[in-house]
Amino acid sequence: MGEAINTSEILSATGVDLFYGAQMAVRDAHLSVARGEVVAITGQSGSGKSSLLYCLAGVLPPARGDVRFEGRSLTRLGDDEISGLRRERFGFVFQYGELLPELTIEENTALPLRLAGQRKGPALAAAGAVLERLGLGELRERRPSQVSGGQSQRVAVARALVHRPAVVFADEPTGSLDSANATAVLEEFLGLARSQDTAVILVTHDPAVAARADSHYTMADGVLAPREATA
Ligand SMILES: Nc1ncnc2c1ncn2[C@@H]1O[C@H](COP(=O)(O)OP(=O)(O)OP(=O)(O)O)[C@@H](O)[C@H]1O
Repeated sequence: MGEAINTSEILSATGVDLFYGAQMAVRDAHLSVARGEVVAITGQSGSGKSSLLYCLAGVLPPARGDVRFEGRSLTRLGDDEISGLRRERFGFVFQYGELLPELTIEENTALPLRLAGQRKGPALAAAGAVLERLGLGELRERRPSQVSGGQSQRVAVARALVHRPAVVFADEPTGSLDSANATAVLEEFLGLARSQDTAVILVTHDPAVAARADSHYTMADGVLAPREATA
């Protein structure tokens, strides 16, 4: 039965080290993520969580070790291939959502589909459907400045999932929200991700958030260690 997780593995890290100059930020990280799995990474500020996420997403190349997506080593891919992967197979959510102020909520949500070459009509229709699903249908025409913090974070979630990515990388995705809002947004986020079999790598400082994941790792001084499964 131990083999089952390997056959469904979507992303892995093996012996990953990352440095900023002489400073080591990630040390010998090992991680295996299955298709559709929600993985939480907790740890103190400065422990290396974001740095690991950047390595896993192919944003920063590791100094040593390997990151594989669907069995392909990211370090062997060219810049165009990595960009393509990030655009089409990965999704991202950050602490403040980071919506583009000049686009409407619907256009912001449709962005990954437009960047992947989809035509405007179908892209906006797909964005509208995801917004509807998250209870945001009425906000379609508004700009980010005209919605609340919780709503803009929900829009960021919609945008991260609209192109049905294989993996979403979420760095403190509810860190800017009060706890009631954070819980609601997180539930919607994980519910939608699970429904489309998207794996989620969730960096958080909140143990209650981590408790909703399928597996939980902690980071301290750049060292990643597994904790007991929480699901
Ligand atoms: N661009 C950078 N240049 C130099 N050092 C950096 C850089 N980014 C991060 N670091 C350092 O690397 C270490 C890990 O930082 P990282 O942001 O990965 O931690 P974190 O666990 O995500 O922290 P937080 O919870 O505060 O976001 C820290 O010591 C940090 O100061």
